[in-house]
Amino acid sequence: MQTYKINEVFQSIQGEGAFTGVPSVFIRIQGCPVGCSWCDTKHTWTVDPELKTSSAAVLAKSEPDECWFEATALDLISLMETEGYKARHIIITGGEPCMYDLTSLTSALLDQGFSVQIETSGTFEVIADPRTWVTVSPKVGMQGGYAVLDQPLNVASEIKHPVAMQKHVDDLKALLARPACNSNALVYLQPISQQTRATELAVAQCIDNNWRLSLQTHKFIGIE
Ligand SMILES: C[S@@+](CC[C@H](N)C(=O)[O-])C[C@H]1O[C@@H](n2cnc3c(N)ncnc32)[C@H](O)[C@@H]1O
Ligand SMILES: Nc1nc2[nH]cc(C(=O)O)c2c(=O)[nH]1
Ligand code: SF4
Ligand SMILES: [Mg+2]
Repeated sequence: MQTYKINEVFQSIQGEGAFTGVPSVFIRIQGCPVGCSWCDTKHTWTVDPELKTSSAAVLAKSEPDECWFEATALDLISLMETEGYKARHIIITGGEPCMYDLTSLTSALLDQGFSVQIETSGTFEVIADPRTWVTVSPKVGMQGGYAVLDQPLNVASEIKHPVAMQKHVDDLKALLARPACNSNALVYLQPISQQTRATELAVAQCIDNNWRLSLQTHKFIGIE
């Protein structure tokens, strides 16, 4: 059965994009090769076999670290039950979750009545239950040398582009012009690292282009 390497499982409030404000269980996958210099979850990048641990140890983390545990979809559902989580919305993020075939995890969660969202960079095919909400946060020109693929743009429910400079706006316009890109996807700009200039640029460009603004609201109130 398909297993997943998991860096964190926690309950919080979705801070970004279309589901902002929705109580959610976050399942954070270990591993990402994309290499965004400003990534806020660099502790998920490497998968060190020596840092494999138990689900109990991962749930007990008080600070982010590189330890991970291995779990199937059913392991994760029973863990969420044991923890007594109340949230009915599940966010599969990372690291880069689309390095995995997410079909068994997304289908099992959806069949249990949860709504399910994936956060992905668009550099790997999204292999998941078609009922899943797909948030693509495209990564153009990052250190790892990965390109944004057509398939994630095609299945995107929302495109949430990180922005700090005009080049990022131009990158987004080029992605939206690709024939494969879902023209019904909601389009968001998300300022990188709450920088003032990035936020000012994002506000101006959202107004100019009729795009939406995504602030990482959890960071403003100091929650996970
Ligand atoms: C940590 S990533 C994990 C999922 C996937 N690898 C991706 O990039 O979409 C989750 C979200 O956080 C965003 N993000 C990461 N670091 C950020 C930062 N410093 N400022 C704003 N957004 C950031 C990403 O663009 C993405 O939308
Ligand atoms: N509260 C909260 N909302 C989020 N939305 C996307 C996140 C992510 O890291 O993928 C995230 C996160 O880390 N925390
Ligand atoms: S793709 Fe996502 S997890 Fe990977 S480095 Fe970029 S922001 Fe971080
Ligand atoms: Mg985050």
